[in-house]
Amino acid sequence: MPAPPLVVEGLTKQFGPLRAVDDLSFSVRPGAVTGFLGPNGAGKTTTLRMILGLTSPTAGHSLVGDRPYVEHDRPGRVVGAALEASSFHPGRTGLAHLEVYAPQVGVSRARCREVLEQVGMEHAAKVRVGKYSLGMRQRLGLATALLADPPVIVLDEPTNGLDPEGIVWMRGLLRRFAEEGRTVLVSSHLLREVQASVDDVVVIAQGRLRHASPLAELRSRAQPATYVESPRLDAVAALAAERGWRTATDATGLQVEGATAAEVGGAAYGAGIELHQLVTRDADIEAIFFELTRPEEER
Ligand SMILES: Nc1ncnc2c1ncn2[C@@H]1O[C@H](COP(=O)(O)OP(=O)(O)OP(=O)(O)O)[C@@H](O)[C@H]1O
Repeated sequence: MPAPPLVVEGLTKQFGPLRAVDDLSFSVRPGAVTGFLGPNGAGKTTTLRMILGLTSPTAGHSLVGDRPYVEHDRPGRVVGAALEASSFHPGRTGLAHLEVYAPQVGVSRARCREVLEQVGMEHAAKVRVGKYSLGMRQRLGLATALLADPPVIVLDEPTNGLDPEGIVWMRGLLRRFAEEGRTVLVSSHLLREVQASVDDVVVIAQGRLRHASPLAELRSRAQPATYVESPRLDAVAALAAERGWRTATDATGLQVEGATAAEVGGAAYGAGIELHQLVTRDADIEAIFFELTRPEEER
């Protein structure tokens, strides 16, 4: 059976005078990883809590497939979620934590060991959670989410506390979930950290939707940039200025903004300028993200 999509419609949460989530609508498709992005305090966790029936919305609703999360017969088998890495009983071992949770989602004790292995934590099965690092707690949270092998996976800032190797591992895992056809929603306040693993992006700020699209569409808005090395850097800079491309020099070369490698190479060839390096630089997607999430008053 295909995994159900997640749909959020007009979701709103008012905490006293603060509208933490404001008329938010978006959907998350199966077979892809969706990055749920926004700066600290944007309302991501509150939204995820509403999707999971942990916080009741002031207005609007969210659906997992054809009904709200809480109206599924066994919601924990449909959606696996890891919200806060710190909410484990510190005196319990990792394995004991999973064994307490297992009956709620109807899985065996053997499955607990299996998921611990899947998240690379078999060595810490008998260690008390109080002794776990933040990264280990993240992995245990993920193991909990995966217990019932759910078709929908929701993770709140899953790379927090992971070392670089852990981040690469997490990326691979998210990719695999998507390839298996699951619906995967992952929050982060850093686009940089998730851009290698997400297919779609939903960007919020101040509780409001600012952008939703495939990542590629957001990328295509970024200005191209090209790095050049040449024995005649001054001539390249002059050529760039003629064409209206901005440049920045560093110790070894020149960064040309707003031009592709083909454009810079073509122009240099035309002017008879020898080039030793001509490299496309990653589009500055982070700059677009900052622009999208700037406070309303500053826009
Ligand atoms: N229970 C609550 N009572 C009052 N205000 C709250 C409550 N929970 C969250 N908030 C406020 O709502 C806003 C959104 O918080 P939320 O945790 O959803 O943001 P976030 O995008 O997840 O941020 P972070 O990345 O920092 O976790 C913040 O201003 C926060 O202080």
